Amino acid sequence: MAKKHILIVPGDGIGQEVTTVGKQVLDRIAEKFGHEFTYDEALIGHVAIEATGDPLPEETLVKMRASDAILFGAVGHPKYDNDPSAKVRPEQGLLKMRKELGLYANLRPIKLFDELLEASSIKPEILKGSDILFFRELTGDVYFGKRERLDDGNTAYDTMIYSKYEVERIARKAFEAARTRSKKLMSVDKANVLESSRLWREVIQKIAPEYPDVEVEHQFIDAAAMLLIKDPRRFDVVVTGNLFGDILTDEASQIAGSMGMLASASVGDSTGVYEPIHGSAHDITGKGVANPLASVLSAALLLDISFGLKAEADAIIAAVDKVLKDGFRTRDIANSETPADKILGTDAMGAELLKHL
Ligand SMILES: NC(=O)C1=CN([C@@H]2O[C@H](COP(=O)(O)OP(=O)(O)OC[C@H]3O[C@@H](n4cnc5c(N)ncnc54)[C@H](O)[C@@H]3O)[C@@H](O)[C@H]2O)C=CC1
Ligand SMILES: CC(C)CC(=O)C(=O)O
Ligand SMILES: [Mg+2]
Repeated sequence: MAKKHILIVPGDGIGQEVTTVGKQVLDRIAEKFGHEFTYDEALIGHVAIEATGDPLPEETLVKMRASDAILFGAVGHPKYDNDPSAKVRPEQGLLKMRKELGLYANLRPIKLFDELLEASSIKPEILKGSDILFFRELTGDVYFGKRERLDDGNTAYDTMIYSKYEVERIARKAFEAARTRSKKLMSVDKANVLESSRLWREVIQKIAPEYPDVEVEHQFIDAAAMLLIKDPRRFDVVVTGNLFGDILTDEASQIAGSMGMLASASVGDSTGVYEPIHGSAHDITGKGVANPLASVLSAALLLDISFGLKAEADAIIAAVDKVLKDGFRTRDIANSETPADKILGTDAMGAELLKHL
């Protein structure tokens, strides 16, 4: 029996809607497997700015540090997206959380459920059998480098910056993972142009001999973006920087069928944060149509990685598989042949899942 304290941080937009389902699933797992999970909730992003003026209030950080794991939703609000001059922004809360908790490794599994082969815009024969694990570096790069406006606001710069130790620690995680999979690692950079990428490649080349059983391939980000759609099965474990990983994994969501299907684990020095790769999705917020499966699959990663509860995580994945096999879809993964009575909203999809847990 595991006794654990989980912090739910829904954030903004559909973050609120999908973490409700993620928590229901954790509750059901605790009941079914005899664990004791206690919960607390905390503010981040736009809702935190509204309540306190700060996108990551100190109270939230304290609760984060005191928890065994965190189920996170998303941040973001159109008010800031359309106002480039806003100084305080929801996304600052997310970046600060990652830095403060030392969450330098963001694991993004691209898991394609067989039933969703037709949900992708990529041909099924190209897709079938795709299974990728991205290691996106999460606390460095251009998101954390110096940025500034110059010339009375007419010029701006952001700094893409990496130190060797930052590359080495994420690379080692990726090499270790490659050892447990097909022993292939692709490192993605832009070393033909960027000095920070040349440092990235140098570090990968330096530590590669320590993993002689792992075959390393280097790709430039532009070619990798193309190959991902042309031949997704060529990819297995991928390690890349913060910006390239952010972009490539949104692209990779089309392999899994939708942004609403991709979970992630942000881990490193302290409490792990488990979060969908998607954002707060203003276009569907409040409509009750968001796909909750990315949050549900994030809950599965939480159980597996932070609590070592593999059977429980597998039970969640099996339940997702079952509802998809039964033909149920949220709007984002439905197609023109999906019967209307099989297209479910967020809560109904959650209820259907719970029947199999
Ligand atoms: N981790 C985070 O908190 C992230 C926050 N953001 C923020 O989110 C806001 C919206 O950004 P966007 O560029 O629109 O990215 P987004 O990921 O929120 O949405 C992109 C598209 O995918 C769809 N989508 C996303 N999640 C879905 C789900 N669960 N079910 C069904 N459809 C889903 C949306 O409807 C939209 O059409 C912005 O303020 C942005 O800064 C963006 C990405 C990550
Ligand atoms: C808002 C960004 C900083 C976050 C993002 O797009 C992501 O983590 O995928
Ligand atoms: Mg992103």
